[in-house]
Amino acid sequence: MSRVPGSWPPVEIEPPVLHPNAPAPGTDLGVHFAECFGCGEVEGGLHLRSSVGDDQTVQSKFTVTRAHQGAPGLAHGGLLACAFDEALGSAVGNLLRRPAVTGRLETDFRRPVPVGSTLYIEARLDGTAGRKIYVSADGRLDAPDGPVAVSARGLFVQVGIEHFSTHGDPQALEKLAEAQRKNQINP
Ligand SMILES: CCCCCCCCCCCCCC(=O)SCCNC(=O)CCNC(=O)[C@H](O)C(C)(C)COP(=O)(O)OP(=O)(O)OC[C@H]1O[C@@H](n2cnc3c(N)ncnc32)[C@H](O)[C@@H]1OP(=O)(O)O
Repeated sequence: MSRVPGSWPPVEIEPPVLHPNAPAPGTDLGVHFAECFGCGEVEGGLHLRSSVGDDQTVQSKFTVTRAHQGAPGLAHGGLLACAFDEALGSAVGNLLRRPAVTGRLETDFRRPVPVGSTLYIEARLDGTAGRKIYVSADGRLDAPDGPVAVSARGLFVQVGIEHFSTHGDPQALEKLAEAQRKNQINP
C-alpha cells in the first residue's frame, strides 16, 4: 500500500496480457544488458538478479554494498529507486515483451536499508491502458517475507524500437540484440 494519495492505477486499466513467449515461472532472467547499472556486471552496480514469479510477477534481489551508501552505513534512496526501476522494467520487458521506458516512478521509503542487507523485490503487472503500463513493487528486508522497506509504483510507456536507436547508442543496441540471439530470446 502506497503512502502517496490517489488510487492506483490512476486510470481505467485492462488486465495485462502476457506475451506468448514470456518465460515461465521459475525462469532465471539473467542479465538483460551487460552494461546495465541495475543488472549488468558494472563495477559498483546493483547486480540485481531476477526470476519469474507466479501471478505475473518478477522476483528480484540485490545486496547493498558500501558502493551504494548515502548516509554512512545506509543505502542511498536514489539507488534504491534505481533497483525498483530495474525490477519493474524487468517485469514489463520480460512478461509483456513490449519495448517501454519509465515515464513515472514513485517510491515510498519505509525503513532504512543497511549496507550488507539484501532487498527482496516483488514486482507485479497491475494493468495497461493503451501504451501505458502500470506496475508496482514491494521490497522486503533480508527475506522474501521480511518487513517491507521500500514500495514503488511506476508508469512505463510503450515506445517504438527506434526510440533506443534514435536517442541511445545503436552499436550497444546491436550488441544487445546479438546477446539475445545467443541466449535464444525470441522477441
Ligand atoms: C526479452 C526482453 C527483456 C527486456 C528486459 C528489459 C529490462 C529493462 C530494465 C531496465 C529498466 C530501466 C528503464 C529505464 O531506465 S527507462 C529510462 C528513463 N526514462 C526515460 O528516459 C523516458 C524519457 N521520456 C520519454 O522518452 C517520453 O516522455 C515518453 C516516451 C515516456 C512519453 O513520450 P511520448 O511522446 O511517446 O508519449 P506521450 O507524452 O504522449 O505520453 C504517452 C502517455 O503517457 C502519459 N505519460 C507520459 N509520461 C507521464 C508521466 N510522467 N506521468 C503520467 N503520465 C505520463 C501521457 O499523459 C500519455 O497519456 P495519454 O494522454 O495517452 O492518456
